[in-house]
Amino acid sequence: MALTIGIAGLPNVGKSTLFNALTRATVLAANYPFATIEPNVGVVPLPDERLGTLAEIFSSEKILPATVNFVDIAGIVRGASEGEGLGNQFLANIREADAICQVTRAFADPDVVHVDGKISPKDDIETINTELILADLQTLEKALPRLEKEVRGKKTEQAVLDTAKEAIALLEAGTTISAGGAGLDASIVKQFGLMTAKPFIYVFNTDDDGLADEAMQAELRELVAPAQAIFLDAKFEAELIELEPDEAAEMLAESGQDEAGLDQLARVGFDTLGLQTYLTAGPKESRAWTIGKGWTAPQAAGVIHTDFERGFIKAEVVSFDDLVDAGSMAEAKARGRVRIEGKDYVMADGDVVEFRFNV
Ligand SMILES: Nc1ncnc2c1ncn2[C@@H]1O[C@H](COP(=O)(O)OP(=O)(O)OP(=O)(O)O)[C@@H](O)[C@H]1O
Ligand SMILES: [Mg+2]
Repeated sequence: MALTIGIAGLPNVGKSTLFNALTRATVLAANYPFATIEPNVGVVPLPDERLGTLAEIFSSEKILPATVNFVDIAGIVRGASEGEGLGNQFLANIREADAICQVTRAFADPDVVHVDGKISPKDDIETINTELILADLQTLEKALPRLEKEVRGKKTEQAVLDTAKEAIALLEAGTTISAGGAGLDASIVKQFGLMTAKPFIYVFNTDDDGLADEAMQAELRELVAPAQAIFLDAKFEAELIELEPDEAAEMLAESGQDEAGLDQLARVGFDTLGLQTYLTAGPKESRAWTIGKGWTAPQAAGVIHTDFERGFIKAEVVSFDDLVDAGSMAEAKARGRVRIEGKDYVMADGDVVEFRFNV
């Protein structure tokens, strides 16, 4: 499961700075395949302290974290949906993303040009969301005549057409589908490939003053809720990743933050998309695997290999905490903490698993 987050926003707001910080962090931790897929796609490890603990218990040679792909998307300007700036080029990139990380400028530096000449996160979000909404409206309006014809010919259900019309009404009222479309049938909406139907994460790229300004943060959080908001200084994050881990932790603490913005972003991205991880461990590697919340053991096994899902027999499962308490797999077994689970078992975050299967 490759989770892809598209980084979108106005030009010159710090998208590439954030992306570079994200990807260079990758290169430093480049012990997994295909670290760079394309120049503008970066694979970023999801920080997970549990893996280090597992690697100690199992004397693993390698640690393989779960990953998130980030795509740096060209800046979007007002009128983009009508061809301004780089026009609709951004659409193709955003369509492929599972979630949109909207980077908004909240830093003051007068030496950095703002395309609209003033710093106003609220206006910028409105500009970007308006362009995404207009692009979605174009998509739906283009599809409408075809849908109407298909419904007449009984090739498509009436509900699909109705949902398209309801989505158009929402968008025309200036609402994104992810913010206002809870009443729509998600499985139908999915077929339309709408950008505003994707989950949004808002990153406010700010400076020291902004990081300390709780009132401003509260206001912006409220503005984008229920979407999540992250406040970070992309320039500072880019500097942090140049440092040794302990130096970086010290710098971070000095700046009054308890988690690097990049780590927050990977974590919130996972959460927003309803994902979780389970763990496998042995002398070769300790590894985290990405699955959806509510997935069953065979589905989870399928992430390692499709044969594991088809030939699934059972799973030996111990929770990470029980394993750490016991100190070893043998002791966890002796204490009866290692469970044998069947096909219907629903995975929990942090399960340490060994699958038994037929091939
Ligand atoms: N938090 C920050 N504080 C001050 N300056 C910043 C901050 N973040 C980024 N910058 C500066 O803003 C400028 C624009 O950054 P960047 O190139 O990352 O923007 P971008 O959004 O990728 O732009 P484009 O859409 O044109 O590609 C750079 O000079 C960068 O150093
Ligand atoms: Mg850029």
